Amino acid sequence: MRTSWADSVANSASEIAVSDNSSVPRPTGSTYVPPHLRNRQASDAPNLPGPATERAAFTGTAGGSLGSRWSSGPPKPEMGRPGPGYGYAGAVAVAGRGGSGGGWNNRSRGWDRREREVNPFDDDVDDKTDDAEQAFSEQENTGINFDAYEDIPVETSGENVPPPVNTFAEIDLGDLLNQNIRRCKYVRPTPIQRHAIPIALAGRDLMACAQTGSGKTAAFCFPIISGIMREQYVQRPRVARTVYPLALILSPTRELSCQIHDEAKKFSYQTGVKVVVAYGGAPINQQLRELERGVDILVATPGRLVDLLERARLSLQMIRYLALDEADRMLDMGFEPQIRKIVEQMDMPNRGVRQTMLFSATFPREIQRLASDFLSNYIFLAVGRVGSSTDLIVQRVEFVHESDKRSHLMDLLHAQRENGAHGKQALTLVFVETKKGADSLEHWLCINGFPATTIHGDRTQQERELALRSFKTGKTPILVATDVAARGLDIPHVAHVINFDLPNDIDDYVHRIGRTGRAGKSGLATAFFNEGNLSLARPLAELMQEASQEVPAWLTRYASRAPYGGSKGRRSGGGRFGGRDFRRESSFGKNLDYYGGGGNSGSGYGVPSSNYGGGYAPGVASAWD
Ligand SMILES: Nc1ncnc2c1ncn2[C@@H]1O[C@H](COP(=O)(O)OP(=O)(O)OP(=O)(O)O)[C@@H](O)[C@H]1O
Repeated sequence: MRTSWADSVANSASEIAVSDNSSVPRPTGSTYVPPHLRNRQASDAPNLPGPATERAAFTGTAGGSLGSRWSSGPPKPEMGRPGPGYGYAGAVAVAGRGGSGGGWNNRSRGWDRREREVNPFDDDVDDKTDDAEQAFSEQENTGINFDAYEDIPVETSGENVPPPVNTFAEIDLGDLLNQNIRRCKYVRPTPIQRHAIPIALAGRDLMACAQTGSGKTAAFCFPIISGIMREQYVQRPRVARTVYPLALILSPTRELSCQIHDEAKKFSYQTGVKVVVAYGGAPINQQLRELERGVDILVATPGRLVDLLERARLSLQMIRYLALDEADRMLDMGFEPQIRKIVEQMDMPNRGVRQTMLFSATFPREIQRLASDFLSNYIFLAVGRVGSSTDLIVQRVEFVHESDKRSHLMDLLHAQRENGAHGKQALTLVFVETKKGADSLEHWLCINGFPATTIHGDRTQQERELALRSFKTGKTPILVATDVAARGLDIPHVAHVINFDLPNDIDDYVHRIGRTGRAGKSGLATAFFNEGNLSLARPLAELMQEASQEVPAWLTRYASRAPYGGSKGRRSGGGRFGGRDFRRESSFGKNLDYYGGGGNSGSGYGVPSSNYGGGYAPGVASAWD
């Protein structure tokens, strides 16, 4: 029988209490002691072997037995790869610090981080644990429309794919993390979480694709936090003023990094796992001070990260987990050199040693190929078709000449106001192509009685943050944005996304409209289409059709005439979606032993496309960080 996390904690507590009539914790070999308990006893454990000598070799095989991940072994200069996360009976587990310092609880220098932590939750669940517990076990749904996700086809490929779970209770994430999951009111895992978390906990590399707003952030955060909570023996080098995080989460924009940081802090509240964010445009000294206080998980934008590395204030030598959110964006031409530098040319452990997880709602084939350089024996997971939009979003396309766009927008906004769909509870996000265009439209909206603000790359970080806050709170219920706000941002109450200017790439469209219709809620997206957008006609019509949207006859006509474009190799030249694991579609995979194919492949995905002619011609969008 599997020893549950709670049992382990209880066992360890009682063992501590009875051992030798003293408070010195001893290795039990079979119990896990969570960080907060370890700290309480830490100062009394002077003779425990140092972490380096205790560092056990990882012997588990992905998807393998549920037993110990670690077996005693000689000291290793580098850490082993995170292993299967199920069942920790038999894992070495000891309270306290090693003599020479080391793991996160050493860095806390005796103080309990929990005491300093600001509670990131509005209310505390402690008083309501029983109710929450009940809801948890009954898998009640407290806010997300899970039915909306039930029919989504799931595809996995790769060797020995761990099976999905149905509930959080089935996954041994640890009591403290589970409590935070309850505090977040996550009662059931979303489909991407059901599949991705067991894969990640099994220590496998992962390329995961799931629709916007479907809970990808938690899908990579939970296994990382849980893994770090378990890895108490990691000794980090002590080099003056250099910090050694265990996990790195990269994202393309400052605001998204901040959002992931906020989420990760909630998930890791009172676990002892320290999350820090570093991003450009904000004072570096403040971030350095924060890093010096200790960091387990670093969330960062690539530019600021490189800066920290070059100042030698940060080393990636101890990275065990690397997650790229919006991974296709991180690996397209704008970011790829920087990402390669960070991952391949600094001191980060090689693929196969670290665990790498890539997540996005879109994954063009060409980017998948690039991404495979960073992965080892990975599992490809697609929840919903790669690059599809959720049918929770009602999509409308209107033919609007360039010169009529403003008056058309005004009509829409007036109609919204008349319907009461304007204000705090119904925010409107308007995407434009250029920074100048954003400023000018914002000004025009304001003088016409529609309070608006703007976010784009020419604004200072302070202005950007202020704008986002003002939008979120409904003070200015219209936000005019460039693509800098297209990805990842999770803003409640965005009821309407308007593509005043359509993007050139259909994947960008998918991310933009994905700012509404999140977490099971419905949303509306309106696009202004004209002759300037012909290359988008076909992928747009296909996307809408696939999401069961009404495609206007005029768009179908344009689509049938238009050359195929607007996609970075996501779809085949011939029609229906071909987006899936690129290893299945190309000869690339056939000769490589890492591709095992099969897995627990679901559903009727489209036939693999053979005549890929979309071409990958990524433009570097100036609007990005
Ligand atoms: N299991 C869950 N139960 C309830 N709500 C959830 C659950 N998982 C995530 N959420 C909520 O769903 C919303 C969307 O999650 P998230 O931002 O992680 O989506 P995403 O898939 O990363 O989207 P995008 O592709 O736009 O980045 C968030 O508000 C999050 O708190």
